[in-house]
Amino acid sequence: MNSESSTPASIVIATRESQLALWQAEHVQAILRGRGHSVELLGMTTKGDQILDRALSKVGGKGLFVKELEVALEEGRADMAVHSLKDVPMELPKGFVLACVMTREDPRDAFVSNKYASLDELPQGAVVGTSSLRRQALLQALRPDLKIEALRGNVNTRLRKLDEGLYDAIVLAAAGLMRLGLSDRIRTKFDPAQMLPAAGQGALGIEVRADRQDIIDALAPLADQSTWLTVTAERAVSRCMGGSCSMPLAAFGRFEGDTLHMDAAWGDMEGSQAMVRVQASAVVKDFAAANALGESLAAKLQAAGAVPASTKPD
Ligand SMILES: NCc1[nH]cc(CCC(=O)O)c1CC(=O)O
Repeated sequence: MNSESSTPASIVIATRESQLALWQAEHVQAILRGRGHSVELLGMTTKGDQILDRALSKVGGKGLFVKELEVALEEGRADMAVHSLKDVPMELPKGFVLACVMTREDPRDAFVSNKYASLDELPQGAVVGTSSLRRQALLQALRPDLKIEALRGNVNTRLRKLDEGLYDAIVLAAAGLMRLGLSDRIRTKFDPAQMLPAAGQGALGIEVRADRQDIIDALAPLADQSTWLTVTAERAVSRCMGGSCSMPLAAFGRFEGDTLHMDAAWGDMEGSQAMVRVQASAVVKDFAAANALGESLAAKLQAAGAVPASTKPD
């Protein structure tokens, strides 16, 4: 160990204050404490938490949940930020890196309803709540008759709106429900072949300043290499498509031995056409191979008619 990477005396984790974000930060806190570190949390409210009346795709997307946390890292008020990887923009701002990707929770989407056990049981024209363009496009492909209505807010808010009777069913990430101890709300987990998950869904990523070698070293033991390779390939698809949450895009990988099998799907912004779907597999043992596989999937999507968005820096 060199002089620049001494063990940090005390670590501060910047976190949003939603129950899910706090659970995730406390999870990392507990692991680091178990490894002998002293760790505190710094709770923060982000723009994305404040703007609840409009679809995220209309107000600037994923970056809204991470920027305030990055400012805290920049100013040295915190040492790391724990994120649902799904919410992390494909390109981090200069000076920041993902220090670690941890073991993935269940990556599937969950069907949640107080009246119906599965999508198949929903009557004609039933109302399903989701503001995710990906979920909307995939649901409409399975059931063109369904009425999809906007549903925003954190996991508990979405469940409350379901319980108030505003929807016949809602679709949420299984991972969020499981982390919050709400698995009993899940009526069915979707087959990923039908409801292809978002890039990174269910995985936690830890962001740090690139110059904090001490923190990067402290986090190295928390990494899950096979999850990290998988989500690297998924995020490469999204990056090549200029992906943000304003595009219906799904990318999902799973390892079988050393072979990473990938599926991706793309729909246009208006959801006016069926999604374009592609698959590819390759032996993946390092980040270069993971990125190459993701890039080849994006190329396949484009060859099949998908149109990349120009990435707007925020
Ligand atoms: N966009 C919000 C968000 N970000 C991460 C999760 C769930 C946990 C995860 O995917 O890791 C959720 C809620 C949801 O999609 O239902």
